[in-house]
Amino acid sequence: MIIALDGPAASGKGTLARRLARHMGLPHLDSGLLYRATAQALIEQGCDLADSAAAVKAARGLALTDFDEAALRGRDMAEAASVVAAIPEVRTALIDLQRGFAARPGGAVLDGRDIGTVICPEASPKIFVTASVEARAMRRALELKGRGEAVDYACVLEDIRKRDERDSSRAVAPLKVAADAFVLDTTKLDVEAAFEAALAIVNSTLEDKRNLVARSAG
Ligand SMILES: Nc1ncnc2c1ncn2[C@@H]1O[C@H](COP(=O)(O)OP(=O)(O)O)[C@@H](O)[C@H]1O
Ligand SMILES: Nc1ccn([C@@H]2O[C@H](COP(=O)(O)OP(=O)(O)O)[C@@H](O)[C@H]2O)c(=O)n1
Repeated sequence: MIIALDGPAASGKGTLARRLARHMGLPHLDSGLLYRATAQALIEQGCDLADSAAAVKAARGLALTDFDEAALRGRDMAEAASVVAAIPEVRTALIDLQRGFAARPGGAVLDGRDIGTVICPEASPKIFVTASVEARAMRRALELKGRGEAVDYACVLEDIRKRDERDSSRAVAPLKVAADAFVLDTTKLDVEAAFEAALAIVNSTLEDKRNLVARSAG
């Protein structure tokens, strides 16, 4: 089973993806880390974030095991990731890595922006996780504070608005709801309630699949 979770910044898709993966015994890929790591490599090399040849080289050089999450999860890297993620060649360079992960025996859980629309259009279920921009900014501000970053809510709100706009308006693989996705609005749900809602979607998809197999066998 391939479970795709997409959605805007700090909607809770990563938290849900991790919980669902653990619950289902499936591997999890946070695809945002790929774009963050590509941006980090460019910054370390002193390259411009718009240098598409250097960005493609950095993206091709990524391995799924070498992420320094503490360094990648910061506010600056989120912004830089969204700039490199708008370069079509960077997205192309990262497709095989993500599809290879999704093709693991038994399936996988992937979260990002274009998992259900571009990377794994065959995924089922697809869950589009969203929440009000204010709730998301509050969550991200708390998270960054917890990581020791001095941030204020207003700046995080502005960052998130800007990033959502860039991610939704880019020419290739923009953030959008897949036609066959379930939309899960977590604005008024705590982590536990959001997990229960996501699990209910997964279980009903599994049930539909079982019924389909039973009907075609009988
Ligand atoms: N339903 C929720 N209610 C409150 N906080 C949440 C909820 N879901 C996630 N969080 C918190 O919000 C922050 C961002 O969540 P995360 O899963 O990283 O979002 P995303 O992967 O969509 O960017 C984290 O600190 C996480 O613990
Ligand atoms: N599948 C993906 C995942 C991330 N990204 C980009 O990478 C940036 C960082 O993604 P992320 O998932 O780590 O960010 P958050 O949603 O956690 O804030 C996003 O703003 C997107 O620009 C993408 O374009 N496609």
